[in-house]
Amino acid sequence: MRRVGVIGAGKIGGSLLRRLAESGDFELAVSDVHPEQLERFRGYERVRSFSSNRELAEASEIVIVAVKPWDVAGVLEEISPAMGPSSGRSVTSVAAGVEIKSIESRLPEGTPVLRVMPNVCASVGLGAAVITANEPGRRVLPEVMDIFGRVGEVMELPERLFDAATALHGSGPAYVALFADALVQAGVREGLPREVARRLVVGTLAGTAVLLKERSAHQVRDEVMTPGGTTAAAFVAMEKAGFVGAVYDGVNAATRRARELGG
Ligand SMILES: NC(=O)C1=CN([C@@H]2O[C@H](COP(=O)(O)OP(=O)(O)OC[C@H]3O[C@@H](n4cnc5c(N)ncnc54)[C@H](OP(=O)(O)O)[C@@H]3O)[C@@H](O)[C@H]2O)C=CC1
Ligand SMILES: O=C(O)[C@@H]1CCC=N1
Repeated sequence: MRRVGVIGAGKIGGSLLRRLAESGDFELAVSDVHPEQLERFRGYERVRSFSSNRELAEASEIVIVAVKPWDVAGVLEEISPAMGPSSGRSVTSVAAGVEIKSIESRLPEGTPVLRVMPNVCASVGLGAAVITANEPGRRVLPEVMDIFGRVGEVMELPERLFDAATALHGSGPAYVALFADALVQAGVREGLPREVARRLVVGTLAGTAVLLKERSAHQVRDEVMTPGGTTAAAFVAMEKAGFVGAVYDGVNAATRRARELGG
């Protein structure tokens, strides 16, 4: 049974751990600076809690670093003595912006290093993730893909595109939530009771996501838009207000921020 350790039991690390624990296929370890985060895993069989990241690394083969980007360097410093090509251990980071070369520079030469960009939809098993690895890391790539595959779809992507992917799907659920909230508010403004508006919007988003798996966005748009009807009227107003341009600008700002986080 593979030994997987997760450093940082927050939104991403915690979601991943829960799913892996439920599968029963792994020996798991978790560490966090907040004891209350570890407390949430007390009832799980095969999840050991550690207050020391170094000890967690020593007890694991696949170490997943799920702390904020600016905390990654400190964590790597702590676990570095347990790493190196002969240790049989690898390090996978999910941090936005932090490049493989920066991770490598803080670990013994030859350590397998992987980078994954997941999203919060992993918490409901519907995540989308991209993955890349340094040369030694390619050996463990299939296993790490299997781990993140337990919480959604995983695709290999060259590292130079990671900041764009981070901006698109890492942050993506928050953009969709922003749109959903605006839709609910707009429905309330037109006189719908809030709860009715909320349920209609959630149903619309869930149904549209299924439709988009089967056909292109343009096809869905054309099926909905009756010539001379309500949808066309909405599109004219939304376009005039710069809706599509705002989406381009938002994703571009997020991409630039990911680059900044990488230093
Ligand atoms: N949230 C998201 O949707 C996504 C996040 N990411 C990336 O995943 C990483 C984690 O994000 P997220 O889960 O949101 O963050 P969280 O803050 O929810 O979780 C990180 C946890 O790790 C703790 N922590 C901080 N320093 C250490 C340390 N030295 N050792 C052990 N634990 C520590 C944090 O404590 P404290 O709160 O005090 O910092 C926190 O409890 C980030 O780098 C982010 O860029 C990637 C894709 C999507
Ligand atoms: O907002 C952030 O920085 C993180 C990375 C992608 C999603 N959340």
